[in-house]
Amino acid sequence: MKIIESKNYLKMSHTACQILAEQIGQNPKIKLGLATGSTPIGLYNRLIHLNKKKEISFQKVTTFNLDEYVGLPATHPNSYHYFMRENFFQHIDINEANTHIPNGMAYDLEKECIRYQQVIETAGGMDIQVLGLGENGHIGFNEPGTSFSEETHIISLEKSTREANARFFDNIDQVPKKAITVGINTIMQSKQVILLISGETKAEAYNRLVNGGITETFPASILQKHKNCIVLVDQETTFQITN
Ligand SMILES: O=P(O)(O)OC[C@H]1O[C@](O)(CO)[C@@H](O)[C@@H]1O
Repeated sequence: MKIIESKNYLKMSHTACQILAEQIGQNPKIKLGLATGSTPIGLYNRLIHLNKKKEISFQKVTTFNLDEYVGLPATHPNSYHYFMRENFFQHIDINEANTHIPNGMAYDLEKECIRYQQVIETAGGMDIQVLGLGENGHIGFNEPGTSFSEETHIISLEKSTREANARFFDNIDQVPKKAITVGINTIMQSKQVILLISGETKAEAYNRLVNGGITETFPASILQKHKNCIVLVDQETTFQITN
């Protein structure tokens, strides 16, 4: 893993944007794996800015989101379909048909996982996978204990994850208990991984990522084995460790 430490969240987002913009410039048909959560919003804002200035185009780009809650329709403000539309897709020149997100409303969820995995594989996998980091070490919604060999699958969300995400809902009871997530094996096959980590609440997870062993009880630890993984972290996170 290559670690790039930025002074603050804005600078970290800027660095992430530079990496992506350069790669999109080199490969207009790039396949991007995208994440939700608070952390990548700054990156999306920067990319929107460059797209509006016509410095980059998403017309030929294909995207695959990591995850979606089970039981939330695309119109639900807390669904990841809604998140992506609001925070990114509706502001850029991407072809909607080229954006992919698992369908958490599918009647047969197992079949939906197989379908989604096939769409990713038919496209040849991700060129770059953007990731956030859960406080418990999850990447996508791969919770601690998820096998490293998993592909797209249904996951039961941990209480701590539901508690952390309850901030977006009226109360914790409204946070879905299950989600569909791209698996760790698929994430690891991405040619490049960009892991974004910001804020003091991620300090312990960051410490474990960098200094701990590789274990399924801390899913992000597998990234230590990825051949091209860049960790972008801000000093709000690292400050907690070095001081
Ligand atoms: O960026 P945040 O909001 O801290 O979330 C971190 C991770 O947690 C999730 O939001 C899921 O809980 C992921 O989508 C994200 O990568």
